[in-house]
Amino acid sequence: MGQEVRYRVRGGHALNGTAFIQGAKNAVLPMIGAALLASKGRTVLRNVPVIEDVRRALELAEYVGAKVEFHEAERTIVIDATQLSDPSRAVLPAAIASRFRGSVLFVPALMHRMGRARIEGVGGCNLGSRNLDFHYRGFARLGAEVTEDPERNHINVRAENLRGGRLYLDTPSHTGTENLIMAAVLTPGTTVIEHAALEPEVLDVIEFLGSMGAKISGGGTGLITVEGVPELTAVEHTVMSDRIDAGVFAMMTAATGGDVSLVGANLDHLGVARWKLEQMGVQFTQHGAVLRVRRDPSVPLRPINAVTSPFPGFATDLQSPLMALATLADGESYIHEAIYDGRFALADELTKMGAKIEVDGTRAIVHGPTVLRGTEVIAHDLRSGAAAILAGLVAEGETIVAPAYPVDRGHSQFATRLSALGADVVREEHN
Ligand SMILES: CC(=O)N[C@H]1[C@@H](OP(=O)(O)OP(=O)(O)OC[C@H]2O[C@@H](n3ccc(=O)[nH]c3=O)[C@H](O)[C@@H]2O)O[C@H](CO)[C@@H](O)[C@@H]1O
Ligand SMILES: C=C(OP(=O)(O)O)C(=O)O
Repeated sequence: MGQEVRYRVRGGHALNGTAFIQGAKNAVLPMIGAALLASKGRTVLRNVPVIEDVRRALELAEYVGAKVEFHEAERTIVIDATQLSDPSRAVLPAAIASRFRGSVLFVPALMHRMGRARIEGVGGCNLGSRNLDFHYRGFARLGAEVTEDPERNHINVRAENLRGGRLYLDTPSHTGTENLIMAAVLTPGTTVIEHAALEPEVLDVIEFLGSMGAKISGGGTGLITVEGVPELTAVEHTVMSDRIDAGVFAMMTAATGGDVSLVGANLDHLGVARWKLEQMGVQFTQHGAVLRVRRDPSVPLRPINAVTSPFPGFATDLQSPLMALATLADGESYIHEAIYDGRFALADELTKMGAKIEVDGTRAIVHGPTVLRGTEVIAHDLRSGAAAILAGLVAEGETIVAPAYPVDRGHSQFATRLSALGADVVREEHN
């Protein structure tokens, strides 16, 4: 048996103090893909989260021919994509690409810089069906030839005579919007994208591409227009802060009845999650770029109803932590997961800890309040792992959350940041 890396949590400590919110995973990944579009200069990205998905993205960037440096202490990436022209490297190999969802965001750069892309696998959290048809259909409407190799389970994209076109998304896919924008920025002519995503990360990516020389208008309206330009130049950009990391820390603070200042967090980026947490009894005060989160431990948390939906709706990536928090609330909470058809794996893990949760398809009823008991639980995906750690913070005794990798994909130095707030959390190797 090899060694397993896991999180060990001893409950019973309220979180107090200052937490530094990391740069946004879901903004930096498309930006690494976008940096590969630049045929001149070196890109500098600052406020980069030190997470496994970023390491995988940089491995992939190197694989396709870019030179990359990750200065982790400085949270800065430098990317030189000037030499990206060898079509034999226009591949997203399964060994790297199937370890993170953001790998799909490399396709536009391979299309434009090498004229083709072979997708051998795309990963990400296992949350039920996660299709990519909007991406492929959009590339095809721009003139790319998209074919499937069913034997090997590969997708091949040939992009020789691209031209602007009218594109749409059936639902406002986050990476789908980013991918269609990135495909359009170097495509001659005008491209219009209807039903585009409104997530703050998408707007940050648009700002980044705009500073590289792309011509994009309508970000944040749902109707995006892109005028193709012949080339893009590398620039320096500071990645926005991670609203999901902020939401997780806010819910952990709420669970423990603490008082934490989240440096860099923006209340507006929480969307509906802000109002739901306030209804549960969480207090927020925005002081410039610092968000203070408090919950009076003498007042029980109130139960809540929440339906996940694209921004500014309740973020699906905060649904698992909400479920964990709802186990502590005084009454029945109702959660409808409307984005993914398989994002309730946490319910079984919380049940092991003593929670009472009824799951019916994509709907769950959480019967609170429960006194959670520490035990060994599985991190099925990134946010269910984070949510299990949240449960461990208030559980009696010790909670083991394993494996650590899904959590490490998206939360930087989690144990260190939680320990600085008074929690007893360690990330450890175990035989
Ligand atoms: C790297 C990244 O940014 N990941 C985020 C991104 O994932 P991602 O961009 O993959 O999520 P999407 O918004 O695309 O997916 C939402 C839903 O649309 C469906 N769909 C999507 C594309 C498509 O071509 N066809 C299709 O049917 C998916 O199966 C899913 O049910 O947004 C999600 C929803 O906010 C978040 O949970 C992820 O953290
Ligand atoms: C689902 C998530 O990520 P990904 O799309 O990268 O799997 C997430 O961040 O919770």
